Amino acid sequence: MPTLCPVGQSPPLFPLIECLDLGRELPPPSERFLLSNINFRVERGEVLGIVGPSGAGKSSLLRLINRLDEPTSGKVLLDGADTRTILPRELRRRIGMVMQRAYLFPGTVGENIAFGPRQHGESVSQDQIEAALAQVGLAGYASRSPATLSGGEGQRVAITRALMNQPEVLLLDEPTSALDEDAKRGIEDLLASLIRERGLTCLWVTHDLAQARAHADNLLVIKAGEVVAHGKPESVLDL
Ligand SMILES: Nc1ncnc2c1ncn2[C@@H]1O[C@H](COP(=O)(O)OP(=O)(O)OP(=O)(O)O)[C@@H](O)[C@H]1O
Repeated sequence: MPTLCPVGQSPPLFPLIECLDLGRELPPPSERFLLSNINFRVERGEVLGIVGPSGAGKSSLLRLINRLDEPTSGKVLLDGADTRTILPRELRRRIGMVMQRAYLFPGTVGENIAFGPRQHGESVSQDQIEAALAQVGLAGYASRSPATLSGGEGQRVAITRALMNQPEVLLLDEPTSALDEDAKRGIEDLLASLIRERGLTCLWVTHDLAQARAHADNLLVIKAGEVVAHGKPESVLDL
């Protein structure tokens, strides 16, 4: 989807995410390149699907983008700024992440959801928590323990928790791959409606090419740590 610009406003100067010659080499004795020469950009409101064989480096790429790992070459720009110049806590607020499985903290579902904003000194009312849960089909779940949730419910909480910070970018690392078919469809539909309603910018790693084709504006194909194709799903997948 192209970046939309309201009439009378200048278009943004920078892509929201840009990777420039990004790479990561493991330290000795391995010295193996997990990723090398990665170059791509993601515009506001774009969903970039990241696909490729197991072990290609897809998760490693997401980890470099939000600085869970550090690059050994190149850089990641967030709205034109090198992410190394952004305080980690600020970066976590601006870039949300949902993993394969929901890693929820002990406590209640409500406390998990309020965690991000409270970290930044913002108060979150019970009504806000209830409203956020209702939007993902979990009305009445605020006082539940995460241990009592199904896999699909846990992912709904993880998605809500990530979105409570109103991140500029959402990283999705195979968010449906640990779920059964029904739960998978539910989470995929939820993500699709959140993307549509909120215009989210996403980098969505998936093994599932049908999922990639259905939800991504563009695809990045990674093999053995390198980008081998980048473009519209129909052109990339029909190669
Ligand atoms: N910290 C690390 N130390 C050693 N090897 C690592 C490290 N992190 C990742 N790897 C290796 O790098 C390669 C890429 O891993 P990564 O998880 O990024 O792949 P992937 O494309 O996401 O795979 P999958 O689709 O199976 O999740 C793998 O061979 C993995 O074992």
